[in-house]
Amino acid sequence: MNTALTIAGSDSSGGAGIQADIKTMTANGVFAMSAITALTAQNTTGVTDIFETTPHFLAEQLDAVFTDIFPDAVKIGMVSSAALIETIAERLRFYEAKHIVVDPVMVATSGSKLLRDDAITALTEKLLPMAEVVTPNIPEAEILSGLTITDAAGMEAAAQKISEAYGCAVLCKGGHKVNDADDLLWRDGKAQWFHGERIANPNTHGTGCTLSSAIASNLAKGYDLTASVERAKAYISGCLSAMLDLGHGSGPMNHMFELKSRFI
Ligand SMILES: Nc1ncnc2c1ncn2[C@@H]1O[C@H](COP(=O)(O)OP(=O)(O)O)[C@@H](O)[C@H]1O
Ligand SMILES: Cc1ncc(COP(=O)(O)OP(=O)(O)O)c(N)n1
Repeated sequence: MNTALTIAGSDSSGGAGIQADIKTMTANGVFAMSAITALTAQNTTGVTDIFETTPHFLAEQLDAVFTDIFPDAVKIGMVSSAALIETIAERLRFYEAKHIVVDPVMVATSGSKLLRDDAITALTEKLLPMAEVVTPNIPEAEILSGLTITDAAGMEAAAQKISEAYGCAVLCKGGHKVNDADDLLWRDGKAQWFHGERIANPNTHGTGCTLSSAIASNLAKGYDLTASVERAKAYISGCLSAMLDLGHGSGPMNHMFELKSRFI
């Protein structure tokens, strides 16, 4: 069985973070492992507190995973401090980790900051150059590129700038657009668009975590980056189309949409 590791924060409400990643990897047919960077006290309306793990304990989790079940792909999500980012970069380099997908999580949809301001440089200088693909949403792509994005050409310009600065492919996600949910992959100097019908579901908590984990799962299974993104888009559309409605805010998605007829 193929294996994938998520390095991310825990979301107590189960919609984003480690919990979304493990559901996604499992539903995409890979064995999921985790190294937890922080616990968040979080629900569909917001994050009330964050308790970071220590760099030492994060390194211990990574050592435990890599020395036993070597992951076929790694997804990195919420990592709030520069010290934790440096630990991840050092350990992944030491183990020569493959197929690294970086979701540069900065702010939750609910508005809570998940990355300290002084950690952005560590993220760009240590993690982005190791990534096979980095998956910013539009506000994150604006911060990483220093450009303002108002249309498709703006997504391409920002993705190109990030890709050239850090030497990685960039998937600029279109979830924050109004008319469609098209995502743009910039790789090797070329743009490739992935069309997504906009689904009228206000419950989008964890979409970014889910997409990046689905991409990592497909890379772990041996698909190339284009096929991995295509399959991940189909997966997220299925999760959103299942129209789960839980909680008082922007709720989580249904990862069990394909299993329903068999087990539920
Ligand atoms: N309403 C929607 N309908 C269809 N796809 C969506 C919708 N909202 C987000 N997506 C898709 O979910 C993925 C995550 O995008 P986005 O929401 O921008 O990320 P983030 O959660 O990091 O802000 C992208 O593939 C995006 O196109
Ligand atoms: C623990 C944790 N990690 C990441 C996020 C952000 O999730 P994401 O899918 O990028 O976006 P939203 O769920 O905020 O739309 C989080 N909230 N918690």
